[in-house]
Amino acid sequence: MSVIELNQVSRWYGNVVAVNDVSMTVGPGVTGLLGPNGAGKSTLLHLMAGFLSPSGGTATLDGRPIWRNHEIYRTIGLVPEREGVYGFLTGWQFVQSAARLHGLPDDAAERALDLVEMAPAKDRRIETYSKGMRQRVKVAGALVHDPQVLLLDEPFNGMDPRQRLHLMDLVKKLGAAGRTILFSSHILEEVERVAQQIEVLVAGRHAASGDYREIRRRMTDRPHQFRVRSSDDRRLAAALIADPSSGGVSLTAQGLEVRTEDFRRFTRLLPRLARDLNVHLWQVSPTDEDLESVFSYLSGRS
Ligand SMILES: Nc1ncnc2c1ncn2[C@@H]1O[C@H](COP(=O)(O)OP(=O)(O)OP(=O)(O)O)[C@@H](O)[C@H]1O
Repeated sequence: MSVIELNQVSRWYGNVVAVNDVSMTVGPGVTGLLGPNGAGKSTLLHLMAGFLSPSGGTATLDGRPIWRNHEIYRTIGLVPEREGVYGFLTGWQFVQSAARLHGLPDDAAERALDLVEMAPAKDRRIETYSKGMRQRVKVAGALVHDPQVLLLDEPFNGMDPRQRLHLMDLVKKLGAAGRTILFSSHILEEVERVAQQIEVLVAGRHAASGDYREIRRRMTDRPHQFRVRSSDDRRLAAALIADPSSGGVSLTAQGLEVRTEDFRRFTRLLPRLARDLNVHLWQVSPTDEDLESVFSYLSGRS
C-alpha cells in the first residue's frame, strides 16, 4: 500500500508557473486528476514519478522523497501522454526492453503483456496496432517491474469507446488489487467512470478534492447561463423573470440571455412555460459551458 504526498509543491519553467503550491495525498485505489488543458497535470505526474524536480515543496512516497531516489523509481510506473514507442518494434520487443532496463528477465515482460491482454498480438509491430492496443502496450511497459504506483497521463485520449472501456476495466482492476493509481484527464465523465476519488487542478492550483459525486454536484449546482431564442422572447422573458430560479433575464438582439441559480429547476421550467404560453423554442444553448469556466467556478475564481 503506497501513498504519494505532495506538500506545497511548485514547479516553474522560466516565468511559467505550471504547478503552484499544491498539497495533496494520493492513496491506494484509482484517483482521477482532472483539469483543463495546460492546468499542470502532466507536470504534476512527472513530479510524482521523479522525472522532474520540484522548484519548491516536497514530493514523497511513503514518507521518502521521490526526486533522485533510485529505490523509489523501482516502485513507480509512468505512462506518458505522448506515444514514446517505436513503431518498428513488436509489442514483445518493446516490453522486453522495458524489462531489461529494470534488469528483469523475460518472464516479467510476459507477465505484463498478459496483464494487459496483449499476449496474442505481442509479435506484431507496434505500428500495426490500434490506438488502444498501443496504450495497453505502453501500460505493460510501465508495469513490467510490478510497481505499487502507476501514473497515467491522459490514457484514454483518442480511443474509440470500446477500447476506452477495455482500458478503463484494466485500470479499475489494477486499482482494486491495491495499487495506487493516478490518471489525468480533462473529461469529468471519463474520470467518474473509473475513479472513486478526484483531484482537480486549475491553472496550476489544486482547486478541489473529493468524491466525484460531490464534485459533479458542485459543477451542476453552479449558476448557469443560457441563450434562448423563441417565437416571442418578450412573453417568455416576463414569465421566466417571475420564477425564483431566475438570476436575471435580458433581452438582446440575439435572443434572451438567461442566468439561472438552479439548473435542474430551470431545465424543467423552460419547456413547461413555453408550452403554457404557446411560445416556440428555437434555440436553448449554454453560453458558459466551456471547461475553463466550469473549472474556474470550482476553483472559486468566478
Ligand atoms: N518544458 C516546458 N517549458 C516551458 N513551459 C512548459 C513546459 N512544460 C509545460 N509547460 C507549461 O506549463 C503549464 C502546464 O503544462 P502541463 O503540460 O503540465 O499541463 P497539462 O494540464 O498536462 O496540459 P495538457 O493537458 O494540455 O497536456 C502550461 O502553461 C505549459 O505551457
